[in-house]
Amino acid sequence: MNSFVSASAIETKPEAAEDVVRLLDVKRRFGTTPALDGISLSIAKGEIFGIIGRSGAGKSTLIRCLNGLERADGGEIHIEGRNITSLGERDLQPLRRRIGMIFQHFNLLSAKTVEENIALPLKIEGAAKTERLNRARELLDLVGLSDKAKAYPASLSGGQKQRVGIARALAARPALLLSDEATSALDPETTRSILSLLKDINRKLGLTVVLITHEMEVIRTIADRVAVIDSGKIVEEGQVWSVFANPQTAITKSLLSGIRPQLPDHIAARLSRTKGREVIISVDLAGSEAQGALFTDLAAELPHGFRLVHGGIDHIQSQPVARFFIAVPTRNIKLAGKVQQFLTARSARVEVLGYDSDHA
Ligand SMILES: Nc1ncnc2c1ncn2[C@@H]1O[C@H](COP(=O)(O)OP(=O)(O)OP(=O)(O)O)[C@@H](O)[C@H]1O
Repeated sequence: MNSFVSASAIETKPEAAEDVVRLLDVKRRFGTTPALDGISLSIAKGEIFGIIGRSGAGKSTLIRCLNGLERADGGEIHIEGRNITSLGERDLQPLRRRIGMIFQHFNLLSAKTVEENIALPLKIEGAAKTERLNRARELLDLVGLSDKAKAYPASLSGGQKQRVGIARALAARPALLLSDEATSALDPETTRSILSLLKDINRKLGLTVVLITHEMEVIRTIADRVAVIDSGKIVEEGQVWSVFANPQTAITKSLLSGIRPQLPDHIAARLSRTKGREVIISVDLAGSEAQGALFTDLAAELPHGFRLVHGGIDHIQSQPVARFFIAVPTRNIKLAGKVQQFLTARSARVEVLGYDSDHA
């Protein structure tokens, strides 16, 4: 298939006064499996950084290396400027207190009340009872569960349990919050409310968040930047809107397929690679290019030039990200070329997907 591509999305890393996490060529092997195969990345203070990949990509190994539960075989892991790869177990302890963690299955202690669960990290630190309880109340207020202090986890919904998990993770005032598939066991509405709470906490406390997930919707909803990992390597990294607008790898496209407009299956199934009455073209554009009256201008210039087949405009990190499918008649041999020229001149990425004869 022909491809007429003009890249438009500009990669800019948000200004990072200070990197909370920095990984340099991190490797971890299990037998012959390279779970992490040379991971390098930096995460700035206050960022929400998403790590996405399919099952077995290396996400859990990466997050376990970040909190020192797993040892890297090679490379360096710096947390708040400190290289943790060379630290012994005793020196790792204070560092682990700088890192809070939330889990898919919440990991709450069923025999303890909500406030005891939340205060547990402080108890381990040796904080006095009054201080522990005051902090637990403050956190219950932050996560919207002030009335559940004396309840036991079994009486809570999944969303409420995760709120307790978040409060517990924040008890020791960490610099970094690691989220390991924290919304994967929740329904879509509860997921939205938990993600919104995480975003709120990130804004209020300036907390750096690293979340691993296999769901692009989670990344879309709250992350600032994303790294896609596959077979232990970062295959793509960038600002979320930019990666959504212009995915570079097959794995990223596949992870995005559920939430990015796709050519409807019944049309895709009947496309011919060589000939047909119409040529079907995908049009991708983002940022300022997606704000203009592209299709109105195209229709004004080439009144019978195209037919809109499918697509829409999303807004990610306040940036418009548009993806459309259009059909251009092939009877006028020059028309398809003109349409493509018009679109690429306006920084749209255009790809010919095939030819269709069946549209009435
Ligand atoms: N303790 C271990 N022993 C042997 N192999 C392991 C171990 N932990 C992970 N692996 C292997 O390392 C690779 C990466 O696993 P990892 O659990 O990090 O992936 P993941 O992206 O978190 O997957 P999932 O989403 O299914 O949890 C996989 O091939 C896995 O089988």
